[in-house]
This record gives sequence, structure tokens and C-alpha cells, in this order.
Amino acid sequence: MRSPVAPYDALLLFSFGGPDGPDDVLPFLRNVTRGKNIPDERLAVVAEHYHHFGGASPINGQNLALQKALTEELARRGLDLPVVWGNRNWEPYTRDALSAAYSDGARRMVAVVTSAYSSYSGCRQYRENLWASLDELGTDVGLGEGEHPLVVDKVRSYFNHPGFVQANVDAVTEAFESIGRDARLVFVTHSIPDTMEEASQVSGASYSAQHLDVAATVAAAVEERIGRPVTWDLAYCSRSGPPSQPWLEPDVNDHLTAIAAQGVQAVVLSPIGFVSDHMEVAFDLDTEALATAAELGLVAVRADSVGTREPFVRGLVDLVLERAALARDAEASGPHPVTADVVADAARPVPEATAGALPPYRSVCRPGCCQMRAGTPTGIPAACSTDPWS
Ligand SMILES: CC1=C(CCC(=O)O)c2cc3nc(cc4[nH]c(cc5[nH]c(cc1n2)c(C)c5CCC(=O)O)c(CCC(=O)O)c4C)C(CCC(=O)O)=C3C
Ligand SMILES: [Fe+2]
Repeated sequence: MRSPVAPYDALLLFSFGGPDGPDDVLPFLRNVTRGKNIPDERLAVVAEHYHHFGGASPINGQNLALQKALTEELARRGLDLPVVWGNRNWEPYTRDALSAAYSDGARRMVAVVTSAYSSYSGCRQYRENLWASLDELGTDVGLGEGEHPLVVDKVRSYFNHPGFVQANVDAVTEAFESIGRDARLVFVTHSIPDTMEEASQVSGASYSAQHLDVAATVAAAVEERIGRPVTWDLAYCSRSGPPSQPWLEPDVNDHLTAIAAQGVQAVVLSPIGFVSDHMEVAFDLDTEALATAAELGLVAVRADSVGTREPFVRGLVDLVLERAALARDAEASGPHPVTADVVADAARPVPEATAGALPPYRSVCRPGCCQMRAGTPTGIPAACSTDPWS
């Protein structure tokens, strides 16, 4: 009998990265914004957010905690799969994580991205970074151009996986218990440009539609748990880019102002767009939005993000097993791993658990999925997809 994690021999915990100290802040921000249309003034403001917290982001510690929690959950289930951690924008970089796994013998890996939703920022940009890192690793080990020494698959976007949803239901219920009164429930996620929202609907529901589905599911479950009706909205934070460029709205601060004017007196903020309490949560919500609420006289509590909550971590391991079963099924049905995956994905031979109204997101992204560069048929190569060159 093959292991339930076969064909995988390592798991890549794949994240954004953040500065470890004040000297890292500017180089980190340059990494994040390379080739992006972010005004210098915005960068200076964001650098201040990091310096406000001593120049270090909480995200790296949170990823170490998640790496440990995943390792323990795998061991608890008797699954032999080392967990390596790599980031797009800071050390440990993706390429170094892959290189270490390769040296340890890994040839086929499964990636879990620390973003639950599909969009350029939360999915394709990670896949582009993965492709570039695999290219570099190929060169390092003496392979020809475009040849990769290992294959990396990715678990599907897990916004509507029961583990992620359940952890959010628990966190929001606890926030309602702590506020101890009727409150408006405001879900918050990262804003993205309208163009990115449009590009996000190739393989399934759009970024905002994914969030609305999760929000409705979580709110309904919380109503049941607390035994009272709950009114909810979705708001956005962390807008950047020039003011002339439209991004998803309303901004959470504007939204708090609007609901205070309607007579709302208390609010629970739920950061469903983020998997841990990193800088966007620590600054944009806990510092800025809670200050806005205080100015408006609103009583406000911020619910936890899923972090290392047990249902979330268990759900991620379930997703790894699901992806492994899909890969084994694809192996059985054809020689080309990516093409075979699409066949398997379309037939959905593996039970894929969901919570909410939307179907499971595709495990293998469609051609051009979430692509942001207009004008070229393929854009930048990305791993884990059916783009023509992969
Ligand atoms: C959808 C989304 C997520 C959620 C999915 C996911 O979690 O991946 C996310 C996460 C994060 N974003 C982060 C940090 C930053 N994001 C920026 C810029 C941008 N984010 C965008 C979107 C998203 N971002 C976008 C459309 C931009 C504009 C430029 C571009 O098109 O890329 C900038 C540049 C300055 C600024 O513009 O604010 C910074 C510093 C950190 C690290 C936090 C820490 O250090 O603790 C994390 C986890
Ligand atoms: Fe971001």
C-alpha cells in the first residue's frame, strides 16, 4: 500500500514573508513592489507601519508556528511528510526552501499557500514565483533551460474548505461572546484593483464572490451558535496603488463611519481575508480601524484570524491528502502529469469537502488564470496550471 501522501515527499508551506528587523524593511518593500505601480508616498507610509512595530513583521513567527502545527498534525496521523517553509518576498526564499528539500531527496512536493482565496495576489503570483524558483533550481543542478528538477503541485484555494470556515466560525463566535451585546459583523479582506478582481474569475468564482460566500456561511453558523440574528457586511482594507486606479470598496474605515451614522453602536471585525494576524491585521485593523471605531464611539472587537486553530490545521492536512489522491488518480490515467491532472480534476474522482454555496475550487488552475498582464497570450509562466508552456 502506498502512503496516503504519495506521490509527495515534502510539503512546501508557501508564504509572503516579512521583515525580521528595521534594516530589512526597505529591501523587503522593494521586493514586494518590484514592477508594481505603487507610489513612493505609499511605500514611505507602509515602511512606517513596520517601524511602528519595531521593524519586524509578526508574519514570520506565525509561519513558524503553522509549520510546527502542520508537522505535529501530520505526525499525529502517522503521515511521513517533512514541512519546509519558503516565502516569495523574504528569507527563507522559495528557491532556498526548494533547494533544501531537493537536497534531502524530494522530487515531488505539494504546496500550501498561506492565502485562502484565488486572485493574482493570493494564487497566481505565488505560482509565478514557484515557476521562477524551479527554473533557478534547475540551473543550479545543471539542467537545461526550462527544465525543473522537481514537480510542485498545490492544494486548491481553500476559502470554502470546512476547516477554514469552521475556524472562522469559532473565532467570530468567541468575539461575539467577548463583546457581550448585539453587534454588526463586518468581515474584512485585502482590497485589490478592479482589474485584478476581473482577472480572478477564470477558474471559478471571483475574489469578491469567494469572500461573500465564506461570509454568508460563517455568519449563518454564528447566528446558530449565539442564538441571535446577525447582520453582516464585507469591507476592504490595505488599499494601495494610485488614487486614479479603482480598487474594491468600501474601505473598512469608511464603512465604520457609514454604519455608525446608521445608528450601529457595536461591531465585530472578522479578518476572513487573512490566515494569520500579520501586519495588515496588526496595523490596518488593530491600529487604524479600531482607532476609527473609537473616534466614532463604536464598541469594537476584532475576531482572531485562523492562525493555528485546530480545525484549520486539520483541514490543511485533509487538503494535502485530497491533492495526493488526485495526483495518484492522474498518474493512473496518463503520462503527462499536468494534462492528466486536468482530466482528473474535471472528473472530480476524489471527494472534495466544501462549506457554503460555491463548488470546490479547481486544484489545477485554468490557462491564464488570474493573469494580470494584458496583451500577451501567456504572460509570466506559472506552476500548477494548464498554461500552454507548463
Ligand atoms: C490579496 C492580498 C493579500 C492576501 C493574500 C495573501 O495573504 O497573500 C495580501 C497579503 C499580504 N500583503 C502583505 C504586504 C504588502 N502587500 C503590498 C501590496 C499589495 N498587496 C495586495 C494584495 C494582497 N496582499 C496588492 C494588490 C498589493 C499592491 C501591489 C501588488 O499588486 O502586489 C505591499 C506593498 C505596500 C502596499 O502597497 O501596501 C506590502 C508591504 C503581507 C505581509 C504582511 C506582513 O508583513 O506581516 C501579506 C500577507
Ligand atoms: Fe499585500
